[in-house]
Amino acid sequence: MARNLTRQLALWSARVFAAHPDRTEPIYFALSGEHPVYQENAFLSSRRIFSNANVYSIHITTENRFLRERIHSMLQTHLLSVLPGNCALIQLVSFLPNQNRSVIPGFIVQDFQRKEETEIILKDMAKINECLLCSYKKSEGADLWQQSIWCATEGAEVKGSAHYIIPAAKPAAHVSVLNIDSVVFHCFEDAYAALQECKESIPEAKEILHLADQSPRHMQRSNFPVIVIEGLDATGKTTLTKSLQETLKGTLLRSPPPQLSHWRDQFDSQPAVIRRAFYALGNYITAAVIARESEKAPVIVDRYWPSTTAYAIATEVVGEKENLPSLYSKVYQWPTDLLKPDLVVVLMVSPEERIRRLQERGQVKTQEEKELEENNLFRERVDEVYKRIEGSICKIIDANCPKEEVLQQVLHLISQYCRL
Ligand SMILES: Nc1ncnc2c1ncn2[C@@H]1O[C@H](COP(=O)(O)OP(=O)(O)OP(=O)(O)O)[C@@H](O)[C@H]1O
Ligand SMILES: Nc1ccn([C@H]2C[C@H](O)[C@@H](COP(=O)(O)O)O2)c(=O)n1
Repeated sequence: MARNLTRQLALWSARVFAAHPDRTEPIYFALSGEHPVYQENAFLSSRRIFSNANVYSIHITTENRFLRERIHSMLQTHLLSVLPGNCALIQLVSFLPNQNRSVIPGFIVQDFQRKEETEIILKDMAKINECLLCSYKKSEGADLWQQSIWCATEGAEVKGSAHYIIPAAKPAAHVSVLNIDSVVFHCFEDAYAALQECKESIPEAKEILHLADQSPRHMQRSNFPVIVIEGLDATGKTTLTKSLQETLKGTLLRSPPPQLSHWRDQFDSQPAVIRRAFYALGNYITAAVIARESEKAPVIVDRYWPSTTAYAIATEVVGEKENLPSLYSKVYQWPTDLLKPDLVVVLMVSPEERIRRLQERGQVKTQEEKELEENNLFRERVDEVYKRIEGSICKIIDANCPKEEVLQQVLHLISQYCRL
């Protein structure tokens, strides 16, 4: 086990850490075995984190993605309620630069009163939640170094090797991108496996897995075209899909499908990996119905895989749309095992028009709509992901015009790309 611990801590020292002191640009630092030589001013902001307090970091190292997110959100609320007064919590992630799925979430804990009980509390939390606990000290030369004081895999207090802390460069790929393939699923099996990880904690997951098991797989569309309508809330999808259904005498479907709709609120409140797996399996179940219905008439679908991908990526990635995975990243590629439509129409309207329509509709804003309204950056990321979805299958429509004009634009696209 000691060898395993050595390997683990060696891997640990290869990581870069990103501390988000106040949700602004993260401060990046790394570990070094050698005596660091760096310019004082290059590291001033990080020293702000590590000075005038006893500083710890707690890292959630459990492999189970569902548990990891649950522990993270539990620690977020619990630590501040149990830690002695005058402690601060800073979001912290450690990762191997540009390596997918290497992100380990955690926190920096600053104890400005330097209470002994803080370390006791943190060790208890680390024991219960499979965490790695580290402390930070200054050496005589005022250098900073990290010491691991509790290691989950050992289940004991360990004095792992100490590492100096040195400034680290901002990584090429934004750290929030490294987790993307745990929230965007490119095959049925991955989405299915994600829900299996939580079925003991969320009984409804078993019912969804059962429905997915019953649903025929690898279906292709049949005699009639399949048109998917996409876009942010209040861009006019419902209005357009109903008009298309009448005009084309088609079948109107929605994803997630009716048999999953009553579980949406519950899964919308779950950690990202579970929430997105729910919608991903909904797309696979819908695909079987699309294939069957396309034997008889044109099929119009209100939201499908593009929604699941756009909202998952836009939620996972923070900041400017420049932080999104690069233009030709595989994350934008259509899953090879999911029925592909003939055409995806993405409705885009100006922020002002969207809010006007939301207010006109007088509908209670969902949490995400509130976020969209407050967070232009989030909305811009959703729209940008729609534009990056692989190949020419997605067509962007300026939907700021009246309903009838939008309908005519889309009918023209259908005449170009679909054989009716
Ligand atoms: N082209 C348009 N011009 C003006 N108003 C429109 C247009 N299309 C839809 N609307 C109005 O905007 C509001 C939102 O339309 P709709 O419900 O079709 O959007 P949506 O994209 O389906 O929204 P959500 O995804 O939230 O269900 C409705 O009040 C609708 O009447
Ligand atoms: N196939 C789908 C359909 C919907 N979603 C998610 C994306 C948003 O979080 C939300 C919006 O849906 P609406 O309430 O407008 O029907 O649902 C998804 O991820 N995949």
